[in-house]
Amino acid sequence: MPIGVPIEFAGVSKRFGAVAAVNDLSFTVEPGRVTGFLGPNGAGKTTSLRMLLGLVRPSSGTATFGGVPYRQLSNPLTTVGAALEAASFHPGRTARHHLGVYAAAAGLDKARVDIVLGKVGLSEYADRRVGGYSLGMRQRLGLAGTLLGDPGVLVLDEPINGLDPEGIKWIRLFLRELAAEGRTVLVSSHLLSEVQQSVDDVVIIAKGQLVHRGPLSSLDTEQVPHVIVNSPTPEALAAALTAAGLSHAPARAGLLVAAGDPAQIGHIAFAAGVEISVLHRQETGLEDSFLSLVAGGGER
Ligand SMILES: Nc1ncnc2c1ncn2[C@@H]1O[C@H](COP(=O)(O)OP(=O)(O)OP(=O)(O)O)[C@@H](O)[C@H]1O
Repeated sequence: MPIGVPIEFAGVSKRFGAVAAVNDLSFTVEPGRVTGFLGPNGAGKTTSLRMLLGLVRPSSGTATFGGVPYRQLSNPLTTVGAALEAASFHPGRTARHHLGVYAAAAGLDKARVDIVLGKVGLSEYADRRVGGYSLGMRQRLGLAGTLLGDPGVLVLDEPINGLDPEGIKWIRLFLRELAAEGRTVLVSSHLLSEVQQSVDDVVIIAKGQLVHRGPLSSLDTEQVPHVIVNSPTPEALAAALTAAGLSHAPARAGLLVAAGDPAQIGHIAFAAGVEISVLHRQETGLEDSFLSLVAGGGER
């Protein structure tokens, strides 16, 4: 049974010219747990994962597996399994052939191919051409590839993106199973709702900076009051709130504002000459907490 090691980001930054894609990021991902690496599009998730996997050099800081940078691991494929973008497969190859090529190139035992195909539920399709696979089957095949070396750490970028409800249900259970086996599982997503049912911990970034980390339950801010407000001129409303120093985020019924008193919001809107169509208190759910955290993220 593989033993997962912690993933550690220590003061990791990356600049692309004038853009601070990632800014002084520090957090640890524990073995035996599924950790959601969350943030809106462009927050810096992919850049962070690419640095972790030695594909991009950090401007400063270190990202390591059990204290060792990816490029210095003695057996990278048996330590870390990673899927960074939707894998492309040769459509004419079967799943078994595809994984066999990988296993041979990496010097892994060929028997692993059938083991991982079984693990992701593709055994009965192993000899079909990948060109005929559904998106869900391709995702499973991509995951099978990450498991070939039986690694203790899994790093998966948006593995749930584009899956149908059955595929989502399957992958949730699968991620849990991998963590229960003692592996370290880091899964990125731009939607909390997508991973909420499969993660134990969350690391949330916005504009390249850490805005929250901890157990999923730490996002449950029922005690923190919020106000929902809407207007026929939402841009003017948002500008008035920003000018008043209140952070806000888009929500289903309007804007979610981190404030306790609806009358305060009414006053701000009135003073700015903004008409209000909705105004009420709201006990926040996890998704709202997430949106409000990423809306309040630092400056790039
Ligand atoms: N090679 C690059 N050159 C210049 N800028 C880049 C490069 N890669 C990323 N960036 C910028 O860095 C920021 C973070 O991008 P990144 O792709 O890491 O975010 P993300 O959270 O993974 O978003 P998404 O989910 O959309 O991929 C963005 O502003 C992006 O435009």
